[in-house]
Amino acid sequence: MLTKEEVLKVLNPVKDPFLHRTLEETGGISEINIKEDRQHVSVKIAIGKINTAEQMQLQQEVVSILKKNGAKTVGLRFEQLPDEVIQEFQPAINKEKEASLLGGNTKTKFISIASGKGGVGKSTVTVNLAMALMRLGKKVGIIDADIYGFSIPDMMGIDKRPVVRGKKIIPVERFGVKVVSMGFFVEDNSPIIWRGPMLGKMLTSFFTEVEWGDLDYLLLDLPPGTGDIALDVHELLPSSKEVIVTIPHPSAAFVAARAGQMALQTDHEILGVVENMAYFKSEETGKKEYVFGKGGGDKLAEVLKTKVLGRLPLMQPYEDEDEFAPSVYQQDHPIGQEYHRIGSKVIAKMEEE
Ligand SMILES: Nc1ncnc2c1ncn2[C@@H]1O[C@H](COP(=O)(O)OP(=O)(O)OP(=O)(O)O)[C@@H](O)[C@H]1O
Repeated sequence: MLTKEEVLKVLNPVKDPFLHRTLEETGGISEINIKEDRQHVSVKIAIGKINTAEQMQLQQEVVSILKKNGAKTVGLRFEQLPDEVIQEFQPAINKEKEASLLGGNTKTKFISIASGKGGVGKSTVTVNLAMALMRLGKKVGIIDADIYGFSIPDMMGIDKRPVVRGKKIIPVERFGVKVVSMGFFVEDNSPIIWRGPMLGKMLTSFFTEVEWGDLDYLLLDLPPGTGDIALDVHELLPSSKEVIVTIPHPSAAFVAARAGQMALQTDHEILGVVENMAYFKSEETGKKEYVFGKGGGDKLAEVLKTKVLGRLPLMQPYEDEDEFAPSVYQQDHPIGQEYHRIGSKVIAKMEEE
Protein backbone atom coordinates (compact mmCIF):
# COMPACT_ATOMS: atom_id res chain seq x y z
CA MET A 1 0.00 0.00 0.00
CA LEU A 2 1.13 3.55 -0.70
CA THR A 3 2.80 5.49 2.07
CA LYS A 4 2.42 9.27 2.55
CA GLU A 5 5.95 9.75 1.18
CA GLU A 6 5.09 7.77 -1.93
CA VAL A 7 1.90 9.77 -2.47
CA LEU A 8 3.94 12.96 -2.25
CA LYS A 9 6.51 11.56 -4.66
CA VAL A 10 3.94 10.66 -7.33
CA LEU A 11 1.85 13.83 -6.96
CA ASN A 12 4.63 16.39 -6.57
CA PRO A 13 5.37 16.62 -10.33
CA VAL A 14 1.69 17.27 -11.18
CA LYS A 15 1.16 20.84 -12.34
CA ASP A 16 -1.19 23.45 -10.93
CA PRO A 17 -3.33 24.28 -14.01
CA PHE A 18 -3.39 28.00 -13.19
CA LEU A 19 0.06 28.71 -11.89
CA HIS A 20 1.78 26.29 -14.31
CA ARG A 21 4.06 25.19 -11.52
CA THR A 22 4.34 21.75 -9.95
CA LEU A 23 2.44 21.05 -6.76
CA GLU A 24 5.86 20.64 -5.16
CA GLU A 25 6.80 24.22 -6.12
CA THR A 26 3.49 25.72 -4.98
CA GLY A 27 3.31 23.58 -1.85
CA GLY A 28 -0.09 22.53 -3.17
CA ILE A 29 -0.44 19.16 -1.41
CA SER A 30 -1.76 20.25 1.92
CA GLU A 31 -2.95 16.99 3.52
CA ILE A 32 -2.61 13.24 2.94
CA ASN A 33 -4.54 10.54 4.79
CA ILE A 34 -4.19 6.83 4.23
CA LYS A 35 -6.62 4.15 5.37
CA GLU A 36 -4.56 1.01 4.99
CA ASP A 37 -7.31 -1.50 5.69
CA ARG A 38 -9.45 -0.11 2.84
CA GLN A 39 -6.50 0.89 0.63
CA HIS A 40 -8.01 4.37 0.57
CA VAL A 41 -5.97 7.51 -0.05
CA SER A 42 -7.42 10.95 0.57
CA VAL A 43 -5.58 14.09 -0.44
CA LYS A 44 -6.27 17.77 -0.02
CA ILE A 45 -4.85 19.91 -2.82
CA ALA A 46 -4.56 23.69 -2.94
CA ILE A 47 -4.52 25.28 -6.42
CA GLY A 48 -4.71 28.75 -8.01
CA LYS A 49 -8.44 28.68 -8.73
CA ILE A 50 -11.13 26.22 -7.65
CA ASN A 51 -14.46 25.03 -9.09
CA THR A 52 -13.32 25.21 -12.68
CA ALA A 53 -13.08 22.83 -15.62
CA GLU A 54 -9.31 22.73 -15.05
CA GLN A 55 -9.90 21.49 -11.52
CA MET A 56 -12.04 18.64 -12.92
CA GLN A 57 -9.23 17.62 -15.24
CA LEU A 58 -6.69 17.76 -12.47
CA GLN A 59 -9.01 15.66 -10.33
CA GLN A 60 -9.08 12.91 -12.96
CA GLU A 61 -5.32 13.06 -13.39
CA VAL A 62 -4.66 12.72 -9.65
CA VAL A 63 -7.16 9.89 -9.20
CA SER A 64 -5.64 7.98 -12.09
CA ILE A 65 -2.07 8.43 -10.79
CA LEU A 66 -3.03 7.25 -7.30
CA LYS A 67 -4.95 4.26 -8.58
CA LYS A 68 -2.10 3.28 -10.86
CA ASN A 69 0.13 3.30 -7.82
CA GLY A 70 -2.00 1.00 -5.72
CA ALA A 71 -4.88 2.99 -4.18
CA LYS A 72 -8.23 1.28 -4.44
CA THR A 73 -10.31 4.32 -3.68
CA VAL A 74 -9.35 7.97 -3.69
CA GLY A 75 -10.87 10.94 -1.91
CA LEU A 76 -9.97 14.42 -3.12
CA ARG A 77 -10.68 17.85 -1.74
CA PHE A 78 -9.63 21.11 -3.34
CA GLU A 79 -8.99 24.48 -1.79
CA GLN A 80 -7.65 27.76 -3.07
CA LEU A 81 -4.02 28.63 -2.40
CA PRO A 82 -3.53 31.68 -0.19
CA ASP A 83 -3.34 34.98 -2.10
CA GLU A 84 0.31 35.50 -1.10
CA VAL A 85 1.31 32.27 -2.84
CA ILE A 86 -0.68 33.10 -5.98
CA GLN A 87 0.85 36.57 -6.11
CA GLU A 88 4.32 35.16 -5.68
CA PHE A 89 3.96 33.20 -8.92
CA GLN A 90 1.79 35.64 -10.86
CA PRO A 91 4.45 38.11 -12.09
CA ALA A 92 6.57 35.30 -13.52
CA ILE A 93 3.53 33.81 -15.22
CA ASN A 94 2.54 37.16 -16.71
CA LYS A 95 6.05 37.61 -18.08
CA GLU A 96 6.02 34.15 -19.62
CA LYS A 97 2.62 34.79 -21.16
CA GLU A 98 3.72 38.09 -22.63
CA ALA A 99 7.01 36.68 -23.85
CA SER A 100 5.10 34.00 -25.72
CA LEU A 101 2.93 36.72 -27.25
CA LEU A 102 6.01 38.31 -28.72
CA GLY A 103 7.85 35.10 -29.52
CA GLY A 104 10.16 35.13 -26.52
CA ASN A 105 11.00 38.83 -26.45
CA THR A 106 10.85 39.67 -22.75
CA LYS A 107 12.43 43.11 -23.06
CA THR A 108 9.44 44.85 -24.65
CA LYS A 109 7.25 46.90 -22.33
CA PHE A 110 3.66 47.68 -23.12
CA ILE A 111 1.96 51.06 -22.85
CA SER A 112 -1.76 51.33 -23.55
CA ILE A 113 -3.30 54.67 -24.42
CA ALA A 114 -6.89 54.90 -23.22
CA SER A 115 -9.65 57.48 -23.13
CA GLY A 116 -13.21 57.66 -21.92
CA LYS A 117 -14.71 59.36 -24.92
CA GLY A 118 -13.87 59.19 -28.60
CA GLY A 119 -12.40 62.16 -30.40
CA VAL A 120 -10.32 63.51 -27.51
CA GLY A 121 -7.05 62.80 -29.33
CA LYS A 122 -6.11 59.35 -28.08
CA SER A 123 -4.75 58.21 -31.45
CA THR A 124 -2.90 61.50 -31.95
CA VAL A 125 -1.30 61.04 -28.53
CA THR A 126 -0.35 57.44 -29.35
CA VAL A 127 1.36 58.44 -32.57
CA ASN A 128 3.22 61.39 -31.08
CA LEU A 129 4.22 59.64 -27.89
CA ALA A 130 5.65 56.87 -30.08
CA MET A 131 7.51 59.51 -32.11
CA ALA A 132 8.87 61.13 -28.95
CA LEU A 133 10.06 57.80 -27.56
CA MET A 134 11.72 57.03 -30.89
CA ARG A 135 13.41 60.46 -30.94
CA LEU A 136 14.64 59.69 -27.43
CA GLY A 137 16.44 56.67 -28.83
CA LYS A 138 13.96 53.90 -28.14
CA LYS A 139 12.77 51.17 -30.46
CA VAL A 140 9.03 51.60 -30.69
CA GLY A 141 6.02 49.85 -32.18
CA ILE A 142 2.34 50.75 -32.33
CA ILE A 143 -0.65 48.43 -32.39
CA ASP A 144 -3.70 50.28 -33.58
CA ALA A 145 -6.07 48.30 -31.37
CA ASP A 146 -8.86 50.79 -32.02
CA ILE A 147 -10.17 48.10 -34.29
CA TYR A 148 -13.42 49.81 -35.32
CA GLY A 149 -12.00 53.30 -35.47
CA PHE A 150 -8.47 52.67 -36.76
CA SER A 151 -6.82 55.86 -37.85
CA ILE A 152 -3.10 55.53 -37.15
CA PRO A 153 -1.99 54.72 -40.73
CA ASP A 154 -3.72 57.85 -42.06
CA MET A 155 -2.43 60.01 -39.26
CA MET A 156 1.14 58.96 -39.98
CA GLY A 157 0.68 59.18 -43.73
CA ILE A 158 1.30 55.47 -44.29
CA ASP A 159 0.35 54.30 -47.74
CA LYS A 160 2.18 50.97 -47.68
CA ARG A 161 0.79 47.64 -46.61
CA PRO A 162 2.67 45.12 -44.51
CA VAL A 163 4.40 42.27 -46.29
CA VAL A 164 4.24 38.67 -45.21
CA ARG A 165 7.46 36.76 -44.68
CA GLY A 166 7.00 33.05 -44.09
CA LYS A 167 4.11 32.93 -41.68
CA LYS A 168 4.77 36.32 -40.13
CA ILE A 169 3.51 39.80 -40.92
CA ILE A 170 6.23 42.43 -41.11
CA PRO A 171 4.95 45.70 -39.63
CA VAL A 172 5.12 48.86 -41.73
CA GLU A 173 7.86 51.21 -40.59
CA ARG A 174 7.28 54.95 -40.70
CA PHE A 175 9.77 57.46 -39.24
CA GLY A 176 11.44 54.47 -37.56
CA VAL A 177 8.25 53.43 -35.73
CA LYS A 178 6.74 50.02 -36.53
CA VAL A 179 3.00 50.01 -37.06
CA VAL A 180 0.28 47.38 -37.32
CA SER A 181 -3.32 48.41 -37.79
CA MET A 182 -6.60 46.81 -38.66
CA GLY A 183 -6.66 49.44 -41.40
CA PHE A 184 -4.02 47.40 -43.26
CA PHE A 185 -6.35 44.46 -43.54
CA VAL A 186 -9.55 46.01 -44.85
CA GLU A 187 -10.38 47.05 -48.35
CA ASP A 188 -11.44 50.59 -49.23
CA ASN A 189 -11.84 51.81 -45.67
CA SER A 190 -14.94 49.60 -45.28
CA PRO A 191 -16.44 49.41 -41.81
CA ILE A 192 -15.75 46.37 -39.68
CA ILE A 193 -18.76 44.48 -38.47
CA TRP A 194 -17.14 41.67 -36.52
CA ARG A 195 -18.29 40.90 -33.02
CA GLY A 196 -16.29 40.96 -29.82
CA PRO A 197 -14.73 37.45 -29.72
CA MET A 198 -13.43 37.75 -33.28
CA LEU A 199 -11.89 41.09 -32.46
CA GLY A 200 -10.15 39.59 -29.45
CA LYS A 201 -8.60 36.99 -31.77
CA MET A 202 -7.50 39.68 -34.18
CA LEU A 203 -5.77 41.48 -31.39
CA THR A 204 -3.95 38.36 -30.24
CA SER A 205 -2.74 37.78 -33.77
CA PHE A 206 -1.34 41.32 -33.84
CA PHE A 207 1.09 40.06 -31.22
CA THR A 208 1.68 36.49 -32.23
CA GLU A 209 1.71 36.75 -36.02
CA VAL A 210 3.66 39.95 -36.35
CA GLU A 211 7.45 39.99 -36.50
CA TRP A 212 8.00 42.85 -34.06
CA GLY A 213 11.71 42.27 -33.65
CA ASP A 214 13.56 43.82 -30.80
CA LEU A 215 11.33 46.57 -29.36
CA ASP A 216 11.69 48.64 -26.19
CA TYR A 217 8.10 49.81 -26.16
CA LEU A 218 4.93 48.63 -27.82
CA LEU A 219 2.16 51.21 -27.66
CA LEU A 220 -1.46 50.19 -27.96
CA ASP A 221 -4.07 52.63 -29.15
CA LEU A 222 -7.14 51.26 -27.35
CA PRO A 223 -10.68 51.84 -28.52
CA PRO A 224 -12.41 54.56 -26.50
CA GLY A 225 -14.35 53.59 -23.41
CA THR A 226 -14.52 50.43 -21.39
CA GLY A 227 -15.78 47.89 -23.93
CA ASP A 228 -14.75 44.37 -24.88
CA ILE A 229 -11.47 45.17 -26.59
CA ALA A 230 -10.25 47.39 -23.80
CA LEU A 231 -11.02 44.54 -21.42
CA ASP A 232 -9.33 41.99 -23.72
CA VAL A 233 -6.17 44.06 -23.72
CA HIS A 234 -6.17 44.24 -19.96
CA GLU A 235 -6.44 40.50 -19.77
CA LEU A 236 -4.02 39.83 -22.58
CA LEU A 237 -1.31 42.07 -21.20
CA PRO A 238 -1.41 41.94 -17.46
CA SER A 239 1.60 44.19 -17.05
CA SER A 240 0.75 46.90 -19.56
CA LYS A 241 0.88 50.40 -18.11
CA GLU A 242 -1.55 53.09 -19.15
CA VAL A 243 -1.71 56.67 -20.24
CA ILE A 244 -5.17 58.21 -20.03
CA VAL A 245 -6.07 60.98 -22.44
CA THR A 246 -8.76 63.55 -21.74
CA ILE A 247 -9.80 67.01 -22.81
CA PRO A 248 -10.10 69.60 -20.05
CA HIS A 249 -13.87 69.62 -19.87
CA PRO A 250 -14.92 68.21 -16.48
CA SER A 251 -17.56 65.92 -17.96
CA ALA A 252 -15.02 64.37 -20.37
CA ALA A 253 -12.64 63.84 -17.46
CA PHE A 254 -15.46 62.20 -15.53
CA VAL A 255 -15.96 59.66 -18.33
CA ALA A 256 -12.19 59.16 -18.66
CA ALA A 257 -12.10 58.29 -14.97
CA ARG A 258 -14.12 55.17 -15.75
CA ALA A 259 -11.45 54.01 -18.24
CA GLY A 260 -8.85 54.71 -15.56
CA GLN A 261 -10.79 52.77 -12.94
CA MET A 262 -10.93 49.80 -15.30
CA ALA A 263 -7.15 49.92 -15.59
CA LEU A 264 -6.78 50.03 -11.83
CA GLN A 265 -9.23 47.22 -11.25
CA THR A 266 -7.22 45.01 -13.57
CA ASP A 267 -3.97 46.00 -11.81
CA HIS A 268 -2.65 48.16 -14.60
CA GLU A 269 -0.48 50.93 -13.33
CA ILE A 270 -1.45 54.36 -14.65
CA LEU A 271 1.57 56.32 -15.84
CA GLY A 272 -0.34 59.58 -15.92
CA VAL A 273 -2.89 61.76 -17.64
CA VAL A 274 -2.40 63.71 -20.86
CA GLU A 275 -4.67 66.71 -21.17
CA ASN A 276 -5.20 67.28 -24.87
CA MET A 277 -6.80 70.32 -26.48
CA ALA A 278 -5.99 72.05 -23.21
CA TYR A 279 -6.22 75.53 -24.68
CA PHE A 280 -5.90 77.56 -27.85
CA LYS A 281 -3.20 80.20 -28.04
CA SER A 282 -3.82 83.00 -30.44
CA GLU A 283 -0.82 83.63 -32.67
CA GLU A 284 -1.77 87.27 -32.98
CA THR A 285 -2.35 88.21 -29.36
CA GLY A 286 -0.59 85.33 -27.56
CA LYS A 287 -3.65 85.02 -25.36
CA LYS A 288 -4.73 81.56 -24.16
CA GLU A 289 -8.35 80.61 -24.63
CA TYR A 290 -9.69 77.63 -22.71
CA VAL A 291 -12.01 76.46 -25.46
CA PHE A 292 -12.87 73.14 -23.83
CA GLY A 293 -12.98 74.39 -20.26
CA LYS A 294 -10.37 73.98 -17.60
CA GLY A 295 -9.29 71.62 -14.87
CA GLY A 296 -10.36 68.25 -16.30
CA GLY A 297 -6.83 66.84 -16.44
CA ASP A 298 -6.03 67.78 -12.85
CA LYS A 299 -9.34 66.45 -11.62
CA LEU A 300 -8.81 63.15 -13.45
CA ALA A 301 -5.24 62.82 -12.13
CA GLU A 302 -6.52 63.44 -8.62
CA VAL A 303 -9.26 60.80 -8.91
CA LEU A 304 -6.80 58.26 -10.32
CA LYS A 305 -4.06 59.24 -7.83
CA THR A 306 -1.63 60.03 -10.59
CA LYS A 307 -0.03 63.06 -12.30
CA VAL A 308 -0.70 65.13 -15.39
CA LEU A 309 2.15 64.22 -17.74
CA GLY A 310 1.55 67.13 -20.05
CA ARG A 311 -0.92 69.59 -21.57
CA LEU A 312 -1.21 69.97 -25.30
CA PRO A 313 -2.76 73.02 -26.89
CA LEU A 314 -4.95 73.01 -29.99
CA MET A 315 -2.60 73.34 -32.92
CA GLN A 316 -1.83 71.63 -36.20
CA PRO A 317 1.60 70.25 -37.13
CA TYR A 318 3.68 72.37 -39.53
CA GLU A 319 2.97 71.65 -43.13
CA ASP A 320 5.68 69.52 -44.63
CA GLU A 321 5.86 69.27 -48.37
CA ASP A 322 8.23 66.31 -48.37
CA GLU A 323 6.62 64.10 -45.77
CA PHE A 324 2.85 63.87 -45.64
CA ALA A 325 1.89 62.86 -42.09
CA PRO A 326 -1.08 64.98 -41.03
CA SER A 327 -0.96 64.21 -37.29
CA VAL A 328 2.77 63.92 -36.63
CA TYR A 329 4.18 66.97 -34.84
CA GLN A 330 7.74 67.85 -35.80
CA GLN A 331 10.43 67.78 -33.13
CA ASP A 332 10.85 71.56 -33.19
CA HIS A 333 7.11 72.23 -33.06
CA PRO A 334 5.84 73.48 -29.66
CA ILE A 335 3.59 70.42 -29.39
CA GLY A 336 6.46 68.18 -30.56
CA GLN A 337 8.54 69.59 -27.71
CA GLU A 338 5.76 68.99 -25.19
CA TYR A 339 5.55 65.38 -26.41
CA HIS A 340 9.31 65.15 -25.94
CA ARG A 341 8.88 66.12 -22.27
CA ILE A 342 6.00 63.68 -21.89
CA GLY A 343 8.14 60.95 -23.51
CA SER A 344 11.01 61.57 -21.06
CA LYS A 345 8.62 61.32 -18.13
CA VAL A 346 7.16 58.10 -19.50
CA ILE A 347 10.63 56.56 -19.94
CA ALA A 348 11.60 57.59 -16.40
CA LYS A 349 8.45 55.98 -15.02
CA MET A 350 8.81 52.83 -17.13
CA GLU A 351 12.39 52.39 -16.00
CA GLU A 352 11.66 53.04 -12.33
CA GLU A 353 11.37 49.36 -11.40
N1 LIG B 1 -3.93 69.09 -29.90
C1 LIG B 1 -4.65 69.03 -31.01
N2 LIG B 1 -4.78 70.12 -31.80
C2 LIG B 1 -5.51 70.10 -32.93
N3 LIG B 1 -6.18 69.03 -33.36
C3 LIG B 1 -6.09 67.90 -32.61
C4 LIG B 1 -5.32 67.85 -31.42
N4 LIG B 1 -5.43 66.58 -30.91
C5 LIG B 1 -6.21 65.90 -31.75
N5 LIG B 1 -6.63 66.67 -32.77
C6 LIG B 1 -7.54 66.30 -33.86
O1 LIG B 1 -8.75 65.86 -33.27
C7 LIG B 1 -9.32 64.78 -34.01
C8 LIG B 1 -9.55 63.59 -33.07
O2 LIG B 1 -8.29 63.09 -32.64
P1 LIG B 1 -8.01 61.53 -32.53
O3 LIG B 1 -8.52 60.81 -33.73
O4 LIG B 1 -6.60 61.39 -32.14
O5 LIG B 1 -8.94 61.20 -31.32
P2 LIG B 1 -9.31 59.79 -30.70
O6 LIG B 1 -9.58 60.05 -29.29
O7 LIG B 1 -8.31 58.77 -31.05
O8 LIG B 1 -10.64 59.47 -31.47
P3 LIG B 1 -11.30 58.03 -31.68
O9 LIG B 1 -11.38 57.42 -30.36
O10 LIG B 1 -12.62 58.40 -32.29
O11 LIG B 1 -10.38 57.29 -32.60
C9 LIG B 1 -8.36 64.48 -35.13
O12 LIG B 1 -8.83 65.11 -36.27
C10 LIG B 1 -7.04 65.11 -34.67
O13 LIG B 1 -6.25 65.53 -35.74
